[in-house]
Amino acid sequence: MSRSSMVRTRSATGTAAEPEREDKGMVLPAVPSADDRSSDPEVWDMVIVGAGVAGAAFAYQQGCSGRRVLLLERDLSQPDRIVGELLQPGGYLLLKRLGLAHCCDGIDAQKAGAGAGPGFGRRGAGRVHGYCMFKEGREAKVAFVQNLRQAAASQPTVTVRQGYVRRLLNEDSGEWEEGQAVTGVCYKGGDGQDHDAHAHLTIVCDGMYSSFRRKLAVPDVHHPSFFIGLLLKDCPLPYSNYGHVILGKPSPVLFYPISATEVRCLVDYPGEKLPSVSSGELEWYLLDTVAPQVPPQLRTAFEAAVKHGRIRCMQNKQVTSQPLHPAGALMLGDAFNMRHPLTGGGMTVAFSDTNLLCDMLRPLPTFANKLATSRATSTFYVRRKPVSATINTLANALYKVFCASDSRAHEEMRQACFDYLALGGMYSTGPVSLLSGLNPRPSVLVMHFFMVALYGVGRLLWPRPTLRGVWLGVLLLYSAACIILPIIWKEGIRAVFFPFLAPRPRLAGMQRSAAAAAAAAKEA
Ligand SMILES: Cc1cc2nc3c(=O)[nH]c(=O)nc-3n(C[C@H](O)[C@H](O)[C@H](O)COP(=O)(O)OP(=O)(O)OC[C@H]3O[C@@H](n4cnc5c(N)ncnc54)[C@H](O)[C@@H]3O)c2cc1C
Repeated sequence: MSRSSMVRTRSATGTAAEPEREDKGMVLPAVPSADDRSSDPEVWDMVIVGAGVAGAAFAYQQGCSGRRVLLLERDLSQPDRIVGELLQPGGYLLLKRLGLAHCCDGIDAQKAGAGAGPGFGRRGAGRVHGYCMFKEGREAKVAFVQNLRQAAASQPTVTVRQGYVRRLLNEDSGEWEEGQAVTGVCYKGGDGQDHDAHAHLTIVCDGMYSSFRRKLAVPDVHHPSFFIGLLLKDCPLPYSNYGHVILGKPSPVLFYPISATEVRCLVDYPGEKLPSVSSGELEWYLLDTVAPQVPPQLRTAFEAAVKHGRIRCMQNKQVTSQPLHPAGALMLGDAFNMRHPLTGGGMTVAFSDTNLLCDMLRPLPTFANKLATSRATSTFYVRRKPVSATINTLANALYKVFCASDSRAHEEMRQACFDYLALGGMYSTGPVSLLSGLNPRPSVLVMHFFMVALYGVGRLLWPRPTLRGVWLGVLLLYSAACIILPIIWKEGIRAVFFPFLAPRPRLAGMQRSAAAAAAAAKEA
């Protein structure tokens, strides 16, 4: 673990209209938007919907392979968001494999050095020295996503264009419906007009609010909580350069440094309804319920951030989907799969999927034959499972364990998790290797999860087993099983543990497309 790294990837505001922008002394180039359609090919090799983390990285890789790519993004200005600020070491290695490691350059405050795991509070701070990697840098803010977009735009065969994709197209250039092949998209361009862009392959990666999720997949969407984002200024963390997780009540609070002088705080608020901001209910909740649980060193800065700073809220989603896999289209990123952001694993999954899909597409000289492309990618949604499901399950299960509960068995599990990580050695390096995305193996995850549960049971029976201890131990095991089994069930037991046994997805739209291809060949 000594060489692992957690890279902070900072977002900042900006506008697409500006060619370049000064931000605390650093020049931020805008992503060029090619609005001129005169040199567009009749049919692109690929149209990508959404130039976020997945879309931009994918476009870059396809550009490297010489494919003619149209990357459509509804808003090319720098995203101002609290998502994707930490890239796990595993994600960084995957980014490197995509040839995009340079996108982390110029991002403020990363430093190679001794650090800990994500800091499971003070007691279980992990002491996994060498896990975090931060780079002390200049006081400049360069968005990671914007860097990825720049990288994609730097490829001669990739066209990055501002455009809002409204619908998918079928073979007759009408609106795509289930059972048909996807042949491109219709988007609203910068001129306010609708334009069709035809492509052999359409990659949909329009993020967490995807408009195409329900069309291209059968999703199961769950809203466990909100993240309330605050920015703390000039307050050193109790353990500098460590991420801190406060196992608060009702749910966790995260602190992590995002520059030499700023600390990001994400307060989890469970449930589907956030207290009202306008009535002051949210501020009251933060000051009254959360602040007393914040470490004393951070409390003043926390209260100042609540009273005088900008409070930003985002709803967290957990999404598992059964993609329909129509001919001519694939989904990538949050559009079809999301996990609780507690562990910061989303970008690692996106880069893992991007690598896998690029590997699967590489042998194809062209995507013109939809049947061949669909066949080559037919196992994508299954082959991604072991990695994605491990990261998803860890995030969703850890979130459940870390939330407070009235149940004594659950509290025992929470405490056991805390103390297990504090044991150090393999008890912390194992979970941290999962969390960091360096060893995302389902078997390792399940092993550690139940070792935590058994550790909790052992503590209840130590030094002398009592009837109450045995009963609590049984309840603890039951509670652990109730947490992890439904999550794995949703991911798909066969796909997670035995991907080679999982059924291949149905290739929707193939019959019609094959028939159309045959008819076209006949006509020709
Ligand atoms: C609160 C929160 C915190 C998080 N923190 C982390 C973290 O620290 N580390 C981490 O690894 N992950 C984190 N994540 C998850 C991570 O942000 C996502 O997994 C990742 O951004 C997914 O990439 P994506 O490309 O699928 O989506 P996005 O990066 O969101 O990109 C989607 C893009 O599609 C564009 N778009 C949408 N609709 C259209 C349309 N119709 N036409 C054209 N363009 C469109 C959007 O403008 C956007 O640019 C966090 C998530 C949340 C909610």
